[in-house]
Amino acid sequence: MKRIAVIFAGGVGARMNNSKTPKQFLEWNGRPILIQTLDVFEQTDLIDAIVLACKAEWIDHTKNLIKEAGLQKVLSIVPGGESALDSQYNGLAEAKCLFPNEDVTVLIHDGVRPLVDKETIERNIESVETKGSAITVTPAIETVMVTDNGSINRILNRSECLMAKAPQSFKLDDILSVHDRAKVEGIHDFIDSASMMMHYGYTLYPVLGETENIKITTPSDYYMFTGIIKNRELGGLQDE
Ligand SMILES: C[C@](O)(CO)[C@H](O)COP(=O)(O)O
Repeated sequence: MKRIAVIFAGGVGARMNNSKTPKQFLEWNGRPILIQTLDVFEQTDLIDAIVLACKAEWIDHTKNLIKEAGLQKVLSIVPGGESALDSQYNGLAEAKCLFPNEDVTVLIHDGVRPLVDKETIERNIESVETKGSAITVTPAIETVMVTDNGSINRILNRSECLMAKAPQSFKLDDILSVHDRAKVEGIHDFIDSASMMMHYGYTLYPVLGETENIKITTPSDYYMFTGIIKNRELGGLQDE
């Protein structure tokens, strides 16, 4: 039995005001966001290895960063693909090559979610190994509406709504098999692994995560991230 994290970081930062530096390499306190993300998995005892899917032109730079940070669990870095799902597929296929005959639990995580915590990772592993899947979620704290043709045509019952985060975790053979089916059927527009697994009839089990596990996609996400870290350094909210 192996527990592998597949971290995808193939994006170019188009939503980060097209910053020249892809968002996963933006720094805080001299440490790139991607290294901070990898480090959480590195420090979690239950994780055996990490596979990283990264933009091809950034692989050499990333290897240097990983060496400097002294990370030992990153066994392989593969080129990312056109979409996030393609990058994930490349990472998953590499995990299969590394551990062809093992029963593998795989945790798929965005390189730009550095505030994931060990407990969420452990809850993901437990859920996959007892039920078959784990989708990290937080309760919706704003009203979710559906639009069509410019007007709002549906307002979802907020008490039933969850926000999908990451990790999203499965048995490696299950998630690889749905990628293969989607490729054969020419379906390329799944937003994430959860959508793909649900489409192919798998039951998804939610695992409660922390609201601080934000995805750093836009400049305001980056400001929130630095705000959270500064606040942690100050010891959090203090009573008067
Ligand atoms: C996987 C994910 O983080 C779940 O919230 C999200 O779908 C990734 O979205 P992105 O558009 O690939 O950043």
